[in-house]
Amino acid sequence: RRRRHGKGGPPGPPLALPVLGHLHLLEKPLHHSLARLAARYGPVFSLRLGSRDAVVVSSADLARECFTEHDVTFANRPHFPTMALMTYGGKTIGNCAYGPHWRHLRRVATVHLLSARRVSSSMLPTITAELRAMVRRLHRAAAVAGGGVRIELRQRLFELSLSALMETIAQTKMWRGTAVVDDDDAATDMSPETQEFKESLDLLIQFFVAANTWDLLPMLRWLHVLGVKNKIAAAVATRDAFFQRLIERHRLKDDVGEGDKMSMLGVLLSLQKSEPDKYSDDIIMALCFSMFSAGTETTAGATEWAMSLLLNHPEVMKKAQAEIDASVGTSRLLDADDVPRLGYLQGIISETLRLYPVVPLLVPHESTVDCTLGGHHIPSGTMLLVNTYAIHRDPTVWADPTAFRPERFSAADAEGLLLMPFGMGRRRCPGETLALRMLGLVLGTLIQCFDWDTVGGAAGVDMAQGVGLTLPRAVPLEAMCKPRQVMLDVIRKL
Ligand code: HEM
Repeated sequence: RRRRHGKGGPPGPPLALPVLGHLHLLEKPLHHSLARLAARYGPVFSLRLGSRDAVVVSSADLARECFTEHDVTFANRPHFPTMALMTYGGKTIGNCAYGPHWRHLRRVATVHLLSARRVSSSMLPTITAELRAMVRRLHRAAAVAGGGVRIELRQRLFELSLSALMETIAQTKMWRGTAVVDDDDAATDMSPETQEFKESLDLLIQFFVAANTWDLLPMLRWLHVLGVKNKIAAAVATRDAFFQRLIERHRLKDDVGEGDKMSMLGVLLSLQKSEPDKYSDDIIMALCFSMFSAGTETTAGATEWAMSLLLNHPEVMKKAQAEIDASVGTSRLLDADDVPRLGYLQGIISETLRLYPVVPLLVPHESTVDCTLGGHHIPSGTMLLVNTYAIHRDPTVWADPTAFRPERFSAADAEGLLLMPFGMGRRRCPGETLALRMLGLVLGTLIQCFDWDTVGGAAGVDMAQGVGLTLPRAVPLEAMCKPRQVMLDVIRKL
């Protein structure tokens, strides 16, 4: 074991190559590789990632230490030049440096956009309308197929998350005079605006994945980015022209609703009226993009993993269905207010996020001053990666850690154990309340309305993990979907 970071630094692998550092030791998915290195070098170890010094934390105790005792020290984010091209110069909430700009955006997000009150009174009704449109569409597809139908869930869940966020941010459907796209022949429930935005988001997500490597290897960045920089600039220009059009349309409209009925853009533009300097159009766009980039793939991915686990554990699916039938009944659809009462459903969500935390290494943090972590010296400017995937599967903490057992959250067993799919401390996810309510609503409704089965019969669902920003499945989830007989009357009336 060689100590990096000078005397007193954490252990780490010895062979750091010029330019690459330890990148040659890493394979994708990165959290697996880092978990293997942790087994060798311990719960805090150091790495040279291309041009950056990093420490990797893989135990609950050290993660707690990072985000309690050293929370301010690690509240910064590393500056990634390629990423900055897509994030308004590193000015979105998730990417920006710790300081006054971050504090301003974070306050706007938590107080004005994502507060528990706004989530309940404004966002959940919008999300419910989108979800019901999806249920109608699944029912129609099943009826055409004569009972049960094969469904590709990943795409549908992504579109649902994107549409739900677009409608809470900009109410594009309401502006067209209807709360939902009510066209049986349309290929999607997304509004034309959401479809347009999806194209530029799909492209940007690809660049985000590639930027991870470019930003660690400055040499590659110059070789590659010179080729794609124009493409990134074009995608960014398309995205911003789209946001600008949404802003202008909101400005022209007299009636953007009041209080909780206002869209996020409506709220931001009314703040702009009273304090134009603090709420420029650029800041509004950075806030909107913060929501879309952080809130879409995450919630869709977590729902996809939950459905995969349920398909492989039909007994858990049945138990969840029984809980919903007993608590909500079969004469109406589950709604957002039912979710807090459904303890078993919430156990399923916690257990899914434990096994498949969709942001497995959190977003990289960076230290601003020297500190001591787990007894090791960490210099300022060190990148911190916290491996929640490894922490959530630590056999010294969790009994039978790879088993899917939602019951562990109904017993006192899980009390005091650190589950941190949303991070911890001041950079913790501000969308947690929205995400959890949305996950409960979507998953609960899919379980209440339909019987689900695997497409491959006894072989079950392949749980292999792929490569991407948010712990994707290696292959998109497909499933057989059949409306439940006892719910048909309710579904037909939607
Ligand atoms: C299952 C769903 C979600 C999961 C698991 C999740 C998880 C996370 C994690 C792990 C972080 C980084 C924390 C850190 O660096 O320490 C984060 C940051 C963030 N999330 Fe989420 N998230 C989810 C959904 C959402 C939603 C729905 C929104 C908003 C619409 C959102 C907005 C954000 C923002 C703005 C940040 C950056 C916070 C900052 O740097 O100050 N997230 N999220």
